[in-house]
Amino acid sequence: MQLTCIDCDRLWELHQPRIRCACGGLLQIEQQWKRLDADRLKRLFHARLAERMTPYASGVWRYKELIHPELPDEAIVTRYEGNTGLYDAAATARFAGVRRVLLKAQSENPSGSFKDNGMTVAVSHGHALGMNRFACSSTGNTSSSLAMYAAWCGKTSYVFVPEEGVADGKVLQTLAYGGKLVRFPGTYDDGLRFLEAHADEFGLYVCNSVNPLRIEGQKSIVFEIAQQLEWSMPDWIVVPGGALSNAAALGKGLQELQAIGLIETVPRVAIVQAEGASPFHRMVEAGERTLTPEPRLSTRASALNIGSPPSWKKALRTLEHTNGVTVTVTDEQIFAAKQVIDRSGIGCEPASAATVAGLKRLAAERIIDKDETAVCILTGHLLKDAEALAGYAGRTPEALELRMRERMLDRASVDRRL
Ligand SMILES: Cc1ncc(COP(=O)(O)O)c(C=O)c1O
Ligand SMILES: N[C@@H](CCOP(=O)(O)O)C(=O)O
Repeated sequence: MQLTCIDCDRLWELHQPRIRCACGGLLQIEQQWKRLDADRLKRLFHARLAERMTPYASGVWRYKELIHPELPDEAIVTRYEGNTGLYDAAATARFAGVRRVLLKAQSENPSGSFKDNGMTVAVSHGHALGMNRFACSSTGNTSSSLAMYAAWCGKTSYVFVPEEGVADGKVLQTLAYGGKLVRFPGTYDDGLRFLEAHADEFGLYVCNSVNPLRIEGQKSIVFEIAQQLEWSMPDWIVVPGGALSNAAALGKGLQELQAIGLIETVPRVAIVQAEGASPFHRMVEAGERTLTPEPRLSTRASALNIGSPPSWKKALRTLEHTNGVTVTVTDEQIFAAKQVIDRSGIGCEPASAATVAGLKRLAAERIIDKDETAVCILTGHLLKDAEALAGYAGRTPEALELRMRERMLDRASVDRRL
């Protein structure tokens, strides 16, 4: 395994903490697949489904050979992340206007978001390198995930979280795990810029998705989808786009699954951005190949308030490799989709619902055919953003109808309302 610069192809050793190449380009892990046998791997991954209380019981480390084969098992910091449900969601399919929708609930991860798939690998790697101080910039999920894993292996986490526009629950969760919180006026982008400039001075190991180990871990989401579908892929996979780590990991994972021979066909990827934070979509739509950051961000899907997505070049490769598309959705469309997902019994935070809103729009525009099957990745748990719930749950007609106007909980007053 080596690190390669995605801009100039320079190689770097993996045995030192490094985020970017000397030229400023992002790095990615190069794996050597030559000796891997697809059928043997399928049998191995299947057998590991029976593991209990070993690192291989994790839905990430089950695929260790494809993620970080060189890491000693003793260095693995795991909460048995992954192992999340893939649900056939009929009501959501009806809402979106396509034949079949499967919801991949990364919200079922131990800290409640897809970040755990990547964070277990980044923290394990940093731990193996002997790092003691871990850091990230975050809109709340990355910080919760990092604080959880750092606590679990007895290390310290320093998390940089914008003063405004971050769900309170995520900040409280981060603090509860013992994360050292730095609040600052600005955005995720400002926090990340600060860390990239100063992490070395402070001896901090950066666990944002600019760290290529995060991307290696997040590949496991598509590995797990493929295994759950018995190595036969859907027509589409739909992801929300913020920093674009998921889009990057999805593309890399799919490319590797195909190269090894674990899957034959690659699904198309749709990246959905919120209208108020859509620099990547605007670039793609304009047919440009340089991203212009968006300084003013305004979506109530607060996890997506990212104006300068670091992984945009990797996400562009994903689009190219999968014949993918981008689309934007309004906050109204996001919340309409969220209500359907919540009512279906799965639930998610607003950023995740952007997938189903985007799917509906793409189906309406006939970019996605009504007879096609889509997997939507639900990135975060319903309870992550209670403010968003308060925004609509108390105002539904049923809630008004059932409110006890007489303030009497007796048989007769309840009877009149049911
Ligand atoms: C819940 C949730 N969904 C989606 C995203 C966007 O994912 P990505 O940054 O990988 O594009 C984030 C954070 O970035 C998030 O926290
Ligand atoms: N939504 C994310 C922001 C992107 O973080 P990164 O981990 O991809 O760098 C968050 O929860 O912080």
